[in-house]
Amino acid sequence: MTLLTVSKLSKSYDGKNVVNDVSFEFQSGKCIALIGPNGAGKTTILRTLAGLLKPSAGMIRFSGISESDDIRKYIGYLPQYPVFHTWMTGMEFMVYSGRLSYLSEAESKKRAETLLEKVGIIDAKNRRIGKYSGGMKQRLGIAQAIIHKPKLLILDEPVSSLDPFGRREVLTLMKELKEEMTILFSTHILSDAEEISDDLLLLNKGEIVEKGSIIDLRKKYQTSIIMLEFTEDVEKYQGKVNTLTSVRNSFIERDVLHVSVSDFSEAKQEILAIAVKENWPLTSFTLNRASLEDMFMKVVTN
Ligand SMILES: Nc1ncnc2c1ncn2[C@@H]1O[C@H](COP(=O)(O)OP(=O)(O)OP(=O)(O)O)[C@@H](O)[C@H]1O
Repeated sequence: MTLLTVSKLSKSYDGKNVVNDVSFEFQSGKCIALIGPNGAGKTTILRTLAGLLKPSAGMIRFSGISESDDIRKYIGYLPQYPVFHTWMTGMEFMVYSGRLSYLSEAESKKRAETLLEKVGIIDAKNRRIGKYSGGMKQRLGIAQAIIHKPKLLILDEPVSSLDPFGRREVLTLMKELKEEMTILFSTHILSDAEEISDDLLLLNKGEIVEKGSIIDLRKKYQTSIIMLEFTEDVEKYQGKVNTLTSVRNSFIERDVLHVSVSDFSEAKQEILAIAVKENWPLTSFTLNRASLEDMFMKVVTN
Protein backbone atom coordinates (compact mmCIF):
# COMPACT_ATOMS: atom_id res chain seq x y z
CA MET A 1 0.00 0.00 0.00
CA THR A 2 1.30 3.45 -0.90
CA LEU A 3 2.12 5.38 2.26
CA LEU A 4 3.43 8.62 0.85
CA THR A 5 3.18 10.41 -2.47
CA VAL A 6 5.30 13.43 -3.28
CA SER A 7 4.45 15.33 -6.45
CA LYS A 8 6.49 18.08 -8.05
CA LEU A 9 8.00 19.20 -4.78
CA SER A 10 10.24 22.25 -4.93
CA LYS A 11 11.89 24.29 -2.22
CA SER A 12 13.82 27.47 -2.61
CA TYR A 13 15.80 29.58 -0.18
CA ASP A 14 16.05 33.27 -1.02
CA GLY A 15 14.76 32.60 -4.54
CA LYS A 16 17.31 29.83 -5.20
CA ASN A 17 15.84 26.37 -5.87
CA VAL A 18 17.61 23.68 -3.84
CA VAL A 19 14.93 21.03 -4.42
CA ASN A 20 13.56 21.05 -7.91
CA ASP A 21 10.33 19.40 -9.07
CA VAL A 22 10.86 16.16 -7.18
CA SER A 23 8.27 13.37 -7.43
CA PHE A 24 8.29 9.94 -5.82
CA GLU A 25 6.15 7.61 -3.78
CA PHE A 26 6.83 4.75 -1.46
CA GLN A 27 5.07 1.80 0.04
CA SER A 28 4.22 1.12 3.63
CA GLY A 29 6.62 -1.30 5.35
CA LYS A 30 9.61 -0.43 3.18
CA CYS A 31 12.97 1.02 4.12
CA ILE A 32 13.93 3.76 1.71
CA ALA A 33 17.31 5.45 1.40
CA LEU A 34 17.51 9.00 0.12
CA ILE A 35 21.05 9.10 -1.10
CA GLY A 36 23.09 11.91 -2.57
CA PRO A 37 26.26 13.93 -2.09
CA ASN A 38 26.61 16.81 0.35
CA GLY A 39 24.34 19.69 -0.51
CA ALA A 40 22.09 17.61 -2.80
CA GLY A 41 19.00 18.66 -0.83
CA LYS A 42 18.40 15.58 1.34
CA THR A 43 17.87 17.44 4.60
CA THR A 44 15.59 19.93 2.89
CA ILE A 45 13.38 17.14 1.53
CA LEU A 46 13.27 15.30 4.86
CA ARG A 47 12.46 18.44 6.84
CA THR A 48 9.72 19.27 4.36
CA LEU A 49 8.22 15.77 4.67
CA ALA A 50 8.42 16.03 8.45
CA GLY A 51 6.35 19.22 8.31
CA LEU A 52 9.19 21.42 9.57
CA LEU A 53 9.61 23.35 6.31
CA LYS A 54 6.93 24.59 3.95
CA PRO A 55 7.36 23.51 0.33
CA SER A 56 7.69 26.34 -2.21
CA ALA A 57 5.62 24.24 -4.63
CA GLY A 58 4.23 20.74 -4.96
CA MET A 59 2.24 18.33 -2.89
CA ILE A 60 2.94 15.77 -0.17
CA ARG A 61 0.21 13.25 0.57
CA PHE A 62 0.08 10.58 3.23
CA SER A 63 -2.42 7.83 2.51
CA GLY A 64 -5.22 7.56 5.01
CA ILE A 65 -4.56 10.97 6.55
CA SER A 66 -6.84 13.89 5.83
CA GLU A 67 -5.21 17.05 4.53
CA SER A 68 -6.40 19.07 7.50
CA ASP A 69 -4.72 16.70 9.94
CA ASP A 70 -1.33 17.58 11.49
CA ILE A 71 1.04 15.13 9.79
CA ARG A 72 3.59 15.45 12.58
CA LYS A 73 1.47 13.02 14.61
CA TYR A 74 2.26 10.34 12.05
CA ILE A 75 5.93 11.04 11.63
CA GLY A 76 8.93 10.39 13.82
CA TYR A 77 11.93 12.53 12.93
CA LEU A 78 15.54 12.42 13.99
CA PRO A 79 17.51 15.42 12.72
CA GLN A 80 21.06 15.19 11.42
CA TYR A 81 22.40 16.97 14.50
CA PRO A 82 20.04 16.13 17.37
CA VAL A 83 20.29 18.30 20.45
CA PHE A 84 19.88 16.63 23.82
CA HIS A 85 19.57 18.08 27.28
CA THR A 86 22.75 16.41 28.44
CA TRP A 87 21.91 16.92 32.13
CA MET A 88 18.79 14.75 31.75
CA THR A 89 18.90 10.98 32.11
CA GLY A 90 17.83 8.87 29.12
CA MET A 91 14.61 8.01 30.94
CA GLU A 92 13.83 11.65 31.77
CA PHE A 93 14.45 12.64 28.17
CA MET A 94 12.11 9.94 26.88
CA VAL A 95 9.33 10.93 29.28
CA TYR A 96 9.82 14.59 28.34
CA SER A 97 9.58 13.64 24.64
CA GLY A 98 6.43 11.59 25.31
CA ARG A 99 4.81 14.54 27.09
CA LEU A 100 5.70 16.79 24.11
CA SER A 101 3.86 14.27 21.91
CA TYR A 102 0.78 14.60 24.16
CA LEU A 103 1.18 11.21 25.88
CA SER A 104 0.24 11.06 29.57
CA GLU A 105 3.01 10.79 32.19
CA ALA A 106 2.19 7.12 32.84
CA GLU A 107 1.99 6.26 29.15
CA SER A 108 5.25 8.10 28.48
CA LYS A 109 7.03 6.10 31.20
CA LYS A 110 5.67 2.83 29.87
CA ARG A 111 6.68 3.61 26.27
CA ALA A 112 10.06 4.85 27.49
CA GLU A 113 10.81 1.53 29.24
CA THR A 114 9.74 -0.47 26.19
CA LEU A 115 11.72 1.63 23.73
CA LEU A 116 14.89 1.98 25.79
CA GLU A 117 14.84 -1.80 26.03
CA LYS A 118 14.24 -2.11 22.27
CA VAL A 119 17.12 0.18 21.32
CA GLY A 120 19.42 -1.56 23.80
CA ILE A 121 20.15 1.20 26.33
CA ILE A 122 17.81 0.24 29.17
CA ASP A 123 20.77 -0.37 31.48
CA ALA A 124 21.80 3.27 31.02
CA LYS A 125 18.31 4.70 31.56
CA ASN A 126 19.25 6.51 34.76
CA ARG A 127 22.59 7.77 33.50
CA ARG A 128 22.93 11.36 32.27
CA ILE A 129 22.89 11.70 28.48
CA GLY A 130 26.15 13.67 28.70
CA LYS A 131 27.83 10.37 29.63
CA TYR A 132 26.41 8.45 26.64
CA SER A 133 28.57 7.44 23.66
CA GLY A 134 27.71 8.74 20.17
CA GLY A 135 26.00 5.46 19.26
CA MET A 136 23.97 5.49 22.49
CA LYS A 137 22.84 9.07 21.88
CA GLN A 138 21.75 8.18 18.38
CA ARG A 139 19.84 5.14 19.68
CA LEU A 140 18.17 7.38 22.26
CA GLY A 141 17.31 9.81 19.45
CA ILE A 142 15.66 7.01 17.48
CA ALA A 143 13.74 5.86 20.57
CA GLN A 144 12.37 9.38 21.17
CA ALA A 145 11.42 9.67 17.49
CA ILE A 146 9.11 6.66 17.75
CA ILE A 147 7.62 7.33 21.17
CA HIS A 148 4.27 8.30 19.62
CA LYS A 149 4.12 5.22 17.31
CA PRO A 150 4.50 7.08 14.03
CA LYS A 151 3.59 5.57 10.64
CA LEU A 152 6.85 6.79 9.18
CA LEU A 153 10.27 7.16 10.79
CA ILE A 154 12.52 9.74 9.13
CA LEU A 155 16.22 9.67 9.99
CA ASP A 156 18.57 12.31 8.62
CA GLU A 157 22.10 10.89 8.18
CA PRO A 158 21.67 8.65 11.23
CA VAL A 159 25.17 7.19 11.15
CA SER A 160 27.35 9.78 9.47
CA SER A 161 28.72 11.36 12.65
CA LEU A 162 29.46 8.05 14.39
CA ASP A 163 32.67 6.08 14.76
CA PRO A 164 32.71 2.58 13.17
CA PHE A 165 31.47 0.95 16.37
CA GLY A 166 28.58 3.40 16.75
CA ARG A 167 27.72 3.05 13.05
CA ARG A 168 27.44 -0.70 13.40
CA GLU A 169 25.19 -0.36 16.49
CA VAL A 170 22.81 2.01 14.76
CA LEU A 171 22.74 0.12 11.45
CA THR A 172 21.88 -3.06 13.35
CA LEU A 173 19.09 -1.27 15.20
CA MET A 174 17.71 0.12 11.93
CA LYS A 175 17.68 -3.39 10.46
CA GLU A 176 15.56 -4.55 13.39
CA LEU A 177 13.21 -1.56 13.25
CA LYS A 178 12.58 -1.89 9.52
CA GLU A 179 10.76 -5.15 10.25
CA GLU A 180 8.18 -3.13 12.19
CA MET A 181 7.87 0.26 10.49
CA THR A 182 8.42 2.30 7.36
CA ILE A 183 11.77 4.07 7.47
CA LEU A 184 13.07 6.84 5.24
CA PHE A 185 16.67 7.80 5.91
CA SER A 186 19.27 9.91 4.20
CA THR A 187 22.88 9.03 3.64
CA HIS A 188 25.75 9.89 1.37
CA ILE A 189 27.22 6.40 1.73
CA LEU A 190 25.99 3.88 -0.80
CA SER A 191 27.07 0.80 1.16
CA ASP A 192 24.85 1.84 4.11
CA ALA A 193 21.92 2.24 1.74
CA GLU A 194 22.62 -1.11 0.09
CA GLU A 195 22.93 -2.82 3.44
CA ILE A 196 19.58 -1.85 4.91
CA SER A 197 17.22 -0.31 2.41
CA ASP A 198 14.75 -1.90 0.00
CA ASP A 199 14.47 1.13 -2.27
CA LEU A 200 16.76 3.96 -3.33
CA LEU A 201 16.03 7.56 -4.22
CA LEU A 202 19.15 9.05 -5.70
CA LEU A 203 19.33 12.81 -5.42
CA ASN A 204 21.78 15.15 -7.12
CA LYS A 205 21.62 18.95 -7.18
CA GLY A 206 18.05 18.97 -5.93
CA GLU A 207 16.71 16.48 -8.46
CA ILE A 208 15.88 12.78 -8.29
CA VAL A 209 18.18 11.25 -10.88
CA GLU A 210 17.39 7.58 -10.29
CA LYS A 211 14.98 5.59 -8.16
CA GLY A 212 13.81 2.02 -7.71
CA SER A 213 14.36 -1.09 -5.67
CA ILE A 214 17.95 -2.04 -4.90
CA ILE A 215 17.38 -5.36 -6.68
CA ASP A 216 16.15 -3.71 -9.89
CA LEU A 217 18.84 -1.04 -9.84
CA ARG A 218 21.57 -3.64 -9.33
CA LYS A 219 20.27 -5.53 -12.34
CA LYS A 220 20.01 -2.38 -14.38
CA TYR A 221 23.53 -1.18 -13.65
CA GLN A 222 25.42 -4.40 -13.32
CA THR A 223 27.58 -4.90 -16.34
CA SER A 224 30.77 -6.88 -16.58
CA ILE A 225 33.97 -5.54 -18.01
CA ILE A 226 36.47 -8.09 -19.25
CA MET A 227 40.02 -6.77 -19.47
CA LEU A 228 42.28 -8.40 -22.04
CA GLU A 229 46.00 -7.92 -22.48
CA PHE A 230 47.97 -8.93 -25.56
CA THR A 231 51.66 -9.01 -26.36
CA GLU A 232 50.94 -7.12 -29.60
CA ASP A 233 48.32 -5.64 -31.92
CA VAL A 234 45.65 -4.75 -29.34
CA GLU A 235 43.71 -2.68 -31.96
CA LYS A 236 43.51 -5.67 -34.28
CA TYR A 237 42.00 -7.86 -31.54
CA GLN A 238 39.62 -5.08 -30.51
CA GLY A 239 38.19 -5.24 -34.04
CA LYS A 240 37.71 -9.01 -33.71
CA VAL A 241 36.20 -8.80 -30.19
CA ASN A 242 33.70 -6.20 -31.37
CA THR A 243 32.21 -8.69 -33.86
CA LEU A 244 31.21 -11.14 -31.08
CA THR A 245 27.49 -11.23 -30.24
CA SER A 246 27.97 -11.03 -26.44
CA VAL A 247 30.05 -7.84 -26.63
CA ARG A 248 28.36 -4.47 -26.07
CA ASN A 249 31.31 -2.20 -26.71
CA SER A 250 35.00 -1.84 -25.95
CA PHE A 251 37.78 0.67 -25.43
CA ILE A 252 41.54 0.59 -25.05
CA GLU A 253 43.23 2.16 -22.05
CA ARG A 254 47.00 1.88 -21.52
CA ASP A 255 47.21 -0.96 -24.01
CA VAL A 256 44.54 -2.96 -22.15
CA LEU A 257 41.38 -3.84 -24.03
CA HIS A 258 38.28 -3.25 -21.87
CA VAL A 259 35.27 -5.16 -23.15
CA SER A 260 31.79 -4.40 -21.79
CA VAL A 261 29.50 -7.45 -21.87
CA SER A 262 26.00 -8.13 -20.59
CA ASP A 263 26.41 -11.86 -19.89
CA PHE A 264 29.79 -12.74 -18.49
CA SER A 265 29.71 -16.51 -18.94
CA GLU A 266 28.53 -16.27 -22.55
CA ALA A 267 31.19 -13.67 -23.34
CA LYS A 268 33.91 -15.68 -21.61
CA GLN A 269 33.12 -18.72 -23.76
CA GLU A 270 32.99 -16.71 -26.96
CA ILE A 271 36.20 -14.78 -26.33
CA LEU A 272 38.23 -17.75 -25.09
CA ALA A 273 36.98 -19.98 -27.93
CA ILE A 274 38.12 -17.59 -30.65
CA ALA A 275 41.35 -16.79 -28.78
CA VAL A 276 42.28 -20.48 -28.68
CA LYS A 277 41.13 -21.17 -32.23
CA GLU A 278 43.12 -18.29 -33.68
CA ASN A 279 45.96 -18.56 -31.20
CA TRP A 280 45.72 -14.94 -30.01
CA PRO A 281 48.80 -13.58 -28.16
CA LEU A 282 46.70 -13.17 -25.00
CA THR A 283 48.59 -12.65 -21.72
CA SER A 284 45.79 -11.81 -19.34
CA PHE A 285 42.00 -12.22 -18.99
CA THR A 286 40.43 -10.43 -16.01
CA LEU A 287 36.83 -9.81 -14.95
CA ASN A 288 35.83 -6.50 -13.44
CA ARG A 289 32.20 -6.01 -12.45
CA ALA A 290 30.61 -2.57 -12.64
CA SER A 291 28.02 -2.02 -9.92
CA LEU A 292 25.65 0.38 -8.25
CA GLU A 293 28.73 2.14 -6.88
CA ASP A 294 29.81 3.00 -10.43
CA MET A 295 26.32 4.27 -11.20
CA PHE A 296 26.37 6.37 -8.03
CA MET A 297 29.80 7.83 -8.78
CA LYS A 298 28.79 8.60 -12.35
CA VAL A 299 25.63 10.37 -11.28
CA VAL A 300 27.12 12.38 -8.46
CA THR A 301 30.17 13.55 -10.33
CA ASN A 302 28.04 14.91 -13.18
N1 LIG B 1 18.18 27.67 5.57
C1 LIG B 1 18.88 27.73 4.41
N2 LIG B 1 19.07 28.88 3.75
C2 LIG B 1 19.73 28.94 2.57
N3 LIG B 1 20.27 27.86 1.95
C3 LIG B 1 20.12 26.67 2.55
C4 LIG B 1 19.41 26.54 3.80
N4 LIG B 1 19.41 25.23 4.14
C5 LIG B 1 20.09 24.59 3.15
N5 LIG B 1 20.50 25.44 2.20
C6 LIG B 1 21.24 25.08 0.96
O1 LIG B 1 20.44 24.17 0.25
C7 LIG B 1 21.24 23.17 -0.38
C8 LIG B 1 20.76 21.81 0.06
O2 LIG B 1 21.03 21.64 1.43
P1 LIG B 1 20.62 20.34 2.25
O3 LIG B 1 21.11 20.53 3.66
O4 LIG B 1 19.19 20.05 2.04
O5 LIG B 1 21.50 19.21 1.52
P2 LIG B 1 21.96 17.79 2.02
O6 LIG B 1 21.88 16.90 0.83
O7 LIG B 1 21.20 17.39 3.23
O8 LIG B 1 23.47 18.03 2.38
P3 LIG B 1 24.37 17.43 3.59
O9 LIG B 1 24.62 16.01 3.24
O10 LIG B 1 25.62 18.27 3.49
O11 LIG B 1 23.61 17.62 4.85
C9 LIG B 1 22.68 23.47 0.01
O12 LIG B 1 23.27 24.18 -1.05
C10 LIG B 1 22.54 24.35 1.24
O13 LIG B 1 23.62 25.24 1.33
